[in-house]
Amino acid sequence: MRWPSEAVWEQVVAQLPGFTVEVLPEIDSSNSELMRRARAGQLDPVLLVAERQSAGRGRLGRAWQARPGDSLTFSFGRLLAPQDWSGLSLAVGVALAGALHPDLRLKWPNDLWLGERKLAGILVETAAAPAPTPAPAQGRYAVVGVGINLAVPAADGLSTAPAGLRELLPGIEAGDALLRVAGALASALAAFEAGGFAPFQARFQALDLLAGRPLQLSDGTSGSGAGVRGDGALLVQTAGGTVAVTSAEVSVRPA
Ligand SMILES: O=C(O)CCCC[C@@H]1SC[C@@H]2NC(=O)N[C@@H]21
Repeated sequence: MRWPSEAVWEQVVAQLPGFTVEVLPEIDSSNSELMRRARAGQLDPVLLVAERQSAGRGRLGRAWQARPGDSLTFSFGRLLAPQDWSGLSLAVGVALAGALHPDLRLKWPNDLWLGERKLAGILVETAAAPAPTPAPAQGRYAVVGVGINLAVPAADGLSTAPAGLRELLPGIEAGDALLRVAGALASALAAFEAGGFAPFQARFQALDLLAGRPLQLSDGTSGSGAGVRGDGALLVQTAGGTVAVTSAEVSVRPA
């Protein structure tokens, strides 16, 4: 039987004018596949859904484990030419959370959390267009990978206990989750290209899991979350004043 169902498939495709929509039964990683294609010169807009990934990847070289049927794993690829790339994964998080459920919160820079547990992650990568570069010459091919837990996965080896979307939306299947997010993500990529992170900043702050909480950063900084800047940098109130953080692992310090 085709996955997702014909009806869901048609609705997803209808939300994505200009995109090719593809479902692969198995691939190492939907991000890796789109990055390989981009390096080989395939720069067209694609939504690639993977039913199963044998080598799913997360940020910082981590593995992304996902059980088929109990998760949704996909990557969007398209040429993007924003003036400033900072904050793209935050903008994607805003779009995902808005499309999935009002109880979800965003953990800077790229996670969706339910309460104190991670429910989804985002992996953004970009590839330079190979020469001869098509117009717009300054663009790069952006690959936006998303992994959403539907059922609660086993916590094996994870630093925090995971959550699943079925806790909020009982019985939701991968196709229905895809239908919720596909159009919103395509629109967010277009809005990001036009205006960068700034149009998403207020919505991020409204969903910011870290705001006002005691934080420990991997670079040794500690303080409390003070929102995000217009370029997506995390603001941390420290004893010495407010600092802007552009890359670090952040954890909430136990009170
Ligand atoms: O939380 C993270 O560190 C990001 C996880 C991103 C996982 C998704 S699943 C689809 C796409 N393909 C991958 O290999 N990774 C992303």
